[in-house]
Amino acid sequence: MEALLTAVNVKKTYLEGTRRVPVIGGLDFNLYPGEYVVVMGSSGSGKSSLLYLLGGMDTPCAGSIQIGGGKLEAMDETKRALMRRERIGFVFQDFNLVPHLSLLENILVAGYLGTTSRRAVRERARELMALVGIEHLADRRPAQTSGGEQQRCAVARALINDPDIVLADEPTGNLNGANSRTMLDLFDTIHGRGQTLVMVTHEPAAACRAQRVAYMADGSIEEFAFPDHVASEGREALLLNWLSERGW
Ligand SMILES: Nc1ncnc2c1ncn2[C@@H]1O[C@H](COP(=O)(O)OP(=O)(O)OP(=O)(O)O)[C@@H](O)[C@H]1O
Repeated sequence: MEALLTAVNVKKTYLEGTRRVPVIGGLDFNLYPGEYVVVMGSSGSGKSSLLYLLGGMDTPCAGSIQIGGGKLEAMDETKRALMRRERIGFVFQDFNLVPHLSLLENILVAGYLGTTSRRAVRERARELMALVGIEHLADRRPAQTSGGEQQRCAVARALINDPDIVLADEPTGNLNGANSRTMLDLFDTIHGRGQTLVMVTHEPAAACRAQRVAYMADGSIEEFAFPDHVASEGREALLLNWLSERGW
C-alpha cells in the first residue's frame, strides 16, 4: 500500500540565541491510509515538533516530508496553507478555540476558509457537532462550556474540511478521566469512519487504542506494532514492557 504521508531523514534544529539545539536528527516515518498511530516519548523528545512538521505547520531543516505525493519542502507558504486546510486536521492539547466566537462559529470559520459553499459547511458543522455530542451547545462561547466540551468542539473543527489526516497533540492532556475516555472513544469513532490518525500521548492505556506506537528518543523513532493475536487486555502489559526496555 502506498503511504499517505512519508518523512525521510527529517532533521529539526532550533536556535536558542546563537546556540543550535538539535531536536530531530534524521527521522524516517511512514503513515498509511486508515492507520491509527500514537507518538510517545519522554518530555522534550520532540513529539510536538514532529507533529508540527508532519502537518506542514513548521518546516524541517533537512529531509523530505510528502503528503499524498506532494513534497512539503517544495511548496511556498500559500501552497502549504492550502494543503493544510484540505488534508490536515489539527487538535491541540489546550483546544485553541477563539474565545469570542460560539462553538458553532469556531467550527464554521475553519470551514469557510475552504472552497465548499457556506450552506454545505453549515450542514457539515451541525453533523459534526452531533457526532461529537455538543449540538445543544452551538451558541455557547468556549468559556461557558467544560474542557471536555471544548475539546470535542476542537475535534469537530479539525474535521470540518474532511481532512485525510487528523493530528492530535495530547488531546486528553487537559481532560479528567471521564472526559479523557470520551475523547478516546471519539477518536475510535473517527478512525472507524476511515480517517487516518496520529495522536501524541503520555498515557500507555490511551496508546493501546492505536495500531502502533512511534516512540521518539534521541531525535529518531522506534516503532512498536501491537500483534493482532493479543486481546485488548494484554496490550498494555506488552507496551509497558517494550517501553521500559527503552528507559521510558
Ligand atoms: N520554537 C522553539 N524554539 C526553541 N526550542 C524549542 C522550540 N520548540 C521546542 N523547542 C525545544 O525542543 C525540544 C522538543 O520540544 P517538543 O515540544 O517537540 O517536545 P515534546 O516531546 O512534545 O515535549 P512534551 O512532552 O514536554 O510536550 C524541547 O527541548 C523544547 O524546549
